[in-house]
Amino acid sequence: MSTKLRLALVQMNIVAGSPAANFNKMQAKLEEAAALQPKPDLILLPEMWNTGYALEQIQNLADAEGQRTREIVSGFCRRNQVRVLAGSIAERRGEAVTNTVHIFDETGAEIGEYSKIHLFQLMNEHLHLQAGEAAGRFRLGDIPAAVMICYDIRFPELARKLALEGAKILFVPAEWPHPRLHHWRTLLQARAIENQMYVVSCNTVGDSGGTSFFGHSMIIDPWGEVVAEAGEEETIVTAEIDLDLVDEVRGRIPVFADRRPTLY
Ligand SMILES: O=C(O)CCC(=O)C(=O)O
Repeated sequence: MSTKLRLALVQMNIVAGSPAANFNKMQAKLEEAAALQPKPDLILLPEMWNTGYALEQIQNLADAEGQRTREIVSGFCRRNQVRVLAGSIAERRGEAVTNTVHIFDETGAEIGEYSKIHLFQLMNEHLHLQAGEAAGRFRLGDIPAAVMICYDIRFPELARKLALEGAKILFVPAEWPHPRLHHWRTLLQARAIENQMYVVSCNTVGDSGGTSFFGHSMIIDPWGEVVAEAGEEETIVTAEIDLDLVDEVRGRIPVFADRRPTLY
């Protein structure tokens, strides 16, 4: 399998509390991304794209067992022969609501799932959502990959664990607001540099309930270079990356081999 991967990040505005509008937009954006030339191998969506942060009504708005998302995105992948990491959705599971990513391959098969394990108290997630209980590992063919959601990137030990287990690329769907743009950019670059892996993030844009989401979806290579970065408008960010660079950088500065885990 080729070690090259052409990515398309759908940086979109989300209407908080309107799953119908957001599903329509998401489908239109997926079609737009799949029609790009050259065609992407993988499309990434942002965090909580189905509901936004309408947490007070989340029980009613969340996608029951993720069924609607699964049906629509899986069918899209099969028809277009493209992989989609379906950002995250508010998903109802019995009485609970989780913040969950579903990942589909080009046949439409689901190849991974992850529910956000660190809930963000500043935006009251802990009052309305149930945290996941497992890290987000999956494979893109031969390539070991991982996913973390938004606030998760403040926990370097999670990214390090996933890297030690082999992940070469870390996907980060997010809904990260102003005024913490410098945290966003610095943390994403730090996770890429310290773990010598690609970090591919997709944020939302627009204003909702007094909060302003700044976009700046980014693709960062394992040397910490920014391969692509969006501004603050709706857009689809594209770039081709080469996963061989991960092994090259890991060979150049062998930080994994130089670790002294018995001392810390
Ligand atoms: O950590 C932050 O500053 C933002 C996190 C966040 O917005 C989220 O996890 O939804």
